[in-house]
Amino acid sequence: MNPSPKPLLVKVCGMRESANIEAVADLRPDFLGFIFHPGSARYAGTALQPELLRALPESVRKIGVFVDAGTVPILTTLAAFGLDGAQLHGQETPAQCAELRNAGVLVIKTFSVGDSLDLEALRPYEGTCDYYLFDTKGLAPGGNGIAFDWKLLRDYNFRTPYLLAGGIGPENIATLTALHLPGLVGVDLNSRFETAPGRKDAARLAPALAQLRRGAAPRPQAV
Ligand SMILES: O=C(O)c1ccccc1NCC(=O)[C@H](O)[C@H](O)COP(=O)(O)O
Repeated sequence: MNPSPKPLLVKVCGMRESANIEAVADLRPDFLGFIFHPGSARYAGTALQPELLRALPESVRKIGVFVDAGTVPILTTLAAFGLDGAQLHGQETPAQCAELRNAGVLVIKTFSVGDSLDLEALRPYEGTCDYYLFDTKGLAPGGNGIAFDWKLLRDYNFRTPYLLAGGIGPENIATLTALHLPGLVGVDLNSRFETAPGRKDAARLAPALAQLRRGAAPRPQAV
């Protein structure tokens, strides 16, 4: 008998407007991401209302996205906005990931991928993060809207599960799930679902979430 399809976790990133946050939270993504990198067009630090975030369903884990920020400012921001986790989108070390995790923070460490991927560079991070996130290397630290060659993860064999990011949209989700990448547990959706930077189109997100929750069709069995 074929194994059942594997549902994927969904993170919707780059949220900042109250009504839009509520509309997207109603779709019950697994994670909502808020950018705390001042250089981003999706910077959320001045717009977010902590009381609104605290009222969101508990099943929607709220993640602050940081680029090379110190541990103390990260912890202060998470506490101020009632966030559950930190996505580290710069050159953060395994020691910093471990420090945050030991403080009870859900840690997602991003690795930017260009034309090649040195999987050995991940080894020092093993055991220090809840998830890795592989995103496309581009001009900006994130939100570039471009996909990398996901087949670079074909030989992934570390224990830490990972999310895929970078230019994922309605047109390439089926291709992604059909790859059956080892270690893949979720995807991160951002600019391909926007009507403006930081504003998501809930009507376009809804079918994508349903498709990702249905998961990859089982790999055909050899006969
Ligand atoms: O989205 C941003 O503006 C951003 C800026 C600085 C650091 C991280 C940023 N985004 C983090 C994400 O997790 C994005 O969802 C990820 O880069 C994929 O974005 P996209 O290629 O637009 O789908």
